[in-house]
Amino acid sequence: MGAQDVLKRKSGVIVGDDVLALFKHAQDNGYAIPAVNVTSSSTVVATLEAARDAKSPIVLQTSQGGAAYFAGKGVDNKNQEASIAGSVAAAHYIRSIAPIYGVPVVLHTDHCAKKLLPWLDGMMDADEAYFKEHGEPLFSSHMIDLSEEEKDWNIATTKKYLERAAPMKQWLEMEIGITGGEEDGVNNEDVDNNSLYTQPEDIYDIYAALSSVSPYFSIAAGFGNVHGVYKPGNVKLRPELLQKHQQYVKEKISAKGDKPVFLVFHGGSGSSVEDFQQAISYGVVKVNLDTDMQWAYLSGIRDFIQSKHDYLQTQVGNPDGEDKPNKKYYDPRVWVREGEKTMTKRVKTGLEDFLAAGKL
Ligand SMILES: O=C(CO)COP(=O)(O)O
Ligand SMILES: O=C[C@H](O)COP(=O)(O)O
Ligand SMILES: [Zn+2]
Ligand SMILES: [Zn+2]
Repeated sequence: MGAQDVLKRKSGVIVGDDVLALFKHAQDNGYAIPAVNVTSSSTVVATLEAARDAKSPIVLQTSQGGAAYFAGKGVDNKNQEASIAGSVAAAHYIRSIAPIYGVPVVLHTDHCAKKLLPWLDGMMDADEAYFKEHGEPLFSSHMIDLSEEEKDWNIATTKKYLERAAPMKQWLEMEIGITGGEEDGVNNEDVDNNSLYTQPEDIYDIYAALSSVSPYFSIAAGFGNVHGVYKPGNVKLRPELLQKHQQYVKEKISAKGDKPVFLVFHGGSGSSVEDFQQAISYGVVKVNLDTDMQWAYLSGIRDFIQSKHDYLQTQVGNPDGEDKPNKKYYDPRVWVREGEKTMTKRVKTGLEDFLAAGKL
């Protein structure tokens, strides 16, 4: 049975029980869905094209900074107004365009540390307004990331947000254990190594608190994950910890299945296929990919600009003749498209690595 067989809405942005059914389908069928950070209509369509061609579901997410970029870098963001407007604009754009790609799309937002909570509040205001009109939230899901705060406060505050999301059947991803590297402009490059590895007891405490509110949640548990791409050997992932988390929760709640928790893998760029697939076998249903996508998007544009150098120096005149116009080389639909093509290719690799290709 393919993913679309378990969904009420087969393509476009999915919400509520469909999101739960999709992640369950991924867990039961041993694959994870790539979550790609998008910052523009161009990166949205590059990602959707890959999902369509590979016949896979996909997660599109905006970070707080990505959302502000969607609104325009020239807009003031003191009170998160650009991030709120940008993510809401991205959501409406993605909702409009996704159905013509024929794949189910989870519309998500990334991280959100304590100091950025006004961003999440603003988006949830938009969700509730949309819910009043359409009976569903604007976004399929959000992430809240209080992993740098004290554990009890993280869990209690996350629970409050889940209580707000639950009447809309909206999904909430949370983080415990810190992801290294950088996110939301916060530098976690020198955090204590132990905080990169979450303990099973923490996972159970989260499970117990959140499952009393709603089943629509997932946990980004640290197992050495780091944002960004580094010299080989500098990042040591321990996906086997995820199996320990699942076993611990299973025993505590006497669950029938081996994977009672939906897990999320952050910092996917630069990781090995072995680590991905091991993590997926322990119940990871979503893998975040950003840095490798930025690199892929640049590659196509860089190669085009370099190989067409002599066609890009003047509006008129190139190696084919001094009166030849260069419009068909400098039109952004030509050179930006080259970045989309290389990004699409990288998303397809992710879909294959995470065993999501062909799962519709
Ligand atoms: O985790 C991520 C976004 O939340 C992405 O991490 P990478 O940039 O390492 O792929
Ligand atoms: O958190 C990780 C993502 O890569 C988002 O990054 P960003 O804050 O630079 O947009
Ligand atoms: Zn984090
Ligand atoms: Zn992340």
